[in-house]
Amino acid sequence: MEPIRILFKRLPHGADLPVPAYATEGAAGMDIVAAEDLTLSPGERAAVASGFAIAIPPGFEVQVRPRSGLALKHGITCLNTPGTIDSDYRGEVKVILANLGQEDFAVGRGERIAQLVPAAVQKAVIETVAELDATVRGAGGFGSTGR
Ligand SMILES: O=c1ccn([C@H]2C[C@H](O)[C@@H](COP(=O)(O)OP(=O)(O)OP(=O)(O)O)O2)c(=O)[nH]1
Ligand SMILES: [Mg+2]
Repeated sequence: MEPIRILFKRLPHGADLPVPAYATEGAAGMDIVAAEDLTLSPGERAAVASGFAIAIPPGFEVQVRPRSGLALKHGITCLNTPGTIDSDYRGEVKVILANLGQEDFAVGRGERIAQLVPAAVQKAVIETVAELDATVRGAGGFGSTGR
């Protein structure tokens, strides 16, 4: 599949930071770094500045996903994962980090905190009906088929 073109604008406080980049040739996500220093206490969350804004082509979104190493070693995740960057958003990309660990976690400016994964957006139209068709599952869910 051809790569899509994402327009990237540095913001003044991110002027010296690296452009989002794939760490390896086969990486799915482009790593992004924090544009600020901060410390998250256990249970705390914050919208962390990235220092850039982007314009995504119509028909696509960009997902903001956690890094597994931070999650496993420190309990640091993106609270809203996968975060959604809309194609019409022109503000600063922020990473909503949460500390689910048991110790303070210091984020250093320039440290990789999340990854961006572009994805195609399937639009839908809503059609209102009086009744939905019957299925074997019916209204069963939330573990109805067993553990
Ligand atoms: O992790 C994220 C999630 C969202 N956003 C920005 C880009 C996105 O286009 C916008 C809105 O996100 P979303 O639709 O998830 O939030 P909302 O609470 O529905 O806000 P809004 O009413 O602005 O749509 O916020 C980020 O920078 N980082
Ligand atoms: Mg929204």
